[in-house]
Amino acid sequence: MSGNGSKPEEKKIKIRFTNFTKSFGDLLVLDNMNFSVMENEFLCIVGPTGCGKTTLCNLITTIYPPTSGEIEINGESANPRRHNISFVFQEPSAFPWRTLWDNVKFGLEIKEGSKSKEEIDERLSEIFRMVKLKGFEEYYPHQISMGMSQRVAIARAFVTRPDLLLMDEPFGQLDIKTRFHMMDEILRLWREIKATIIYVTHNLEEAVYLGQNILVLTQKPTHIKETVEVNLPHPRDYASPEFIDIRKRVTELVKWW
Ligand SMILES: Nc1ncnc2c1ncn2[C@@H]1O[C@H](COP(=O)(O)OP(=O)(O)OP(=O)(O)O)[C@@H](O)[C@H]1O
Repeated sequence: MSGNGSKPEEKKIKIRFTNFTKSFGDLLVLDNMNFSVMENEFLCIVGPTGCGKTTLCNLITTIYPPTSGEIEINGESANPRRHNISFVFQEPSAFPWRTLWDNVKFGLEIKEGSKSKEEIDERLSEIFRMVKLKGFEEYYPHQISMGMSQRVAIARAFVTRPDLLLMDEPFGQLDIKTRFHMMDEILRLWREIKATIIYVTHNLEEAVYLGQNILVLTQKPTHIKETVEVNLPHPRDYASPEFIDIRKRVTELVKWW
């Protein structure tokens, strides 16, 4: 509660799944799921291989239609033309024939073609600074490391200032040190841009380090086993007793997949 008696800011639902089911032919993948993600929430999703985590992301972007049920974003049916959604995939993908600058510019021009050259250049300079790629603008994708490639993917995702960001195991290919560094970067960008993030990972430590909530999924036909709240401030100390305690709880849940 603030000092002048005004109400604390109320959080709104960003995305809501209602009685949501997805099958591919006879294969029932997501089985009647119901959950909501709040505005500006950082939600991590963990679940066994093949339970439908990537499918869930593809359903949000409407790449796949649901078999039944509904996904709403800001209270209306999910629609990538209306809702500013960005996606970071497992494999960093960049156009090899474009410089890093032109790679990041590409998405911005598609989404915000009405902006002037000055505005686009300003936005690009800002994101290159934020992901610490300043000085590498004229490099080509084959000239940079895997960690830097993932930074380019993150720059492309954040440059449009998405209000919903889907990240599907974005750091699976990175070594542990780069991974922790990138997680801190994501947390910083998340705070600056105030996006809602859905982050899929197999790494439980990563989920506890990042998420405000962790959605633990079951084997197929998939439903939600439990939502674990991680009520610890960022930056988190992964050696603290509280952190270890939560990681143990999530490990217990996934042991019985
Ligand atoms: N287009 C498709 N057609 C048919 N089956 C599909 C299709 N896409 C996904 N599946 C099936 O749906 C299930 C869920 O796949 P999905 O890739 O979403 O799982 P996941 O949880 O992301 O897996 P992983 O953890 O290995 O990345 C799998 O059995 C997969 O074979």
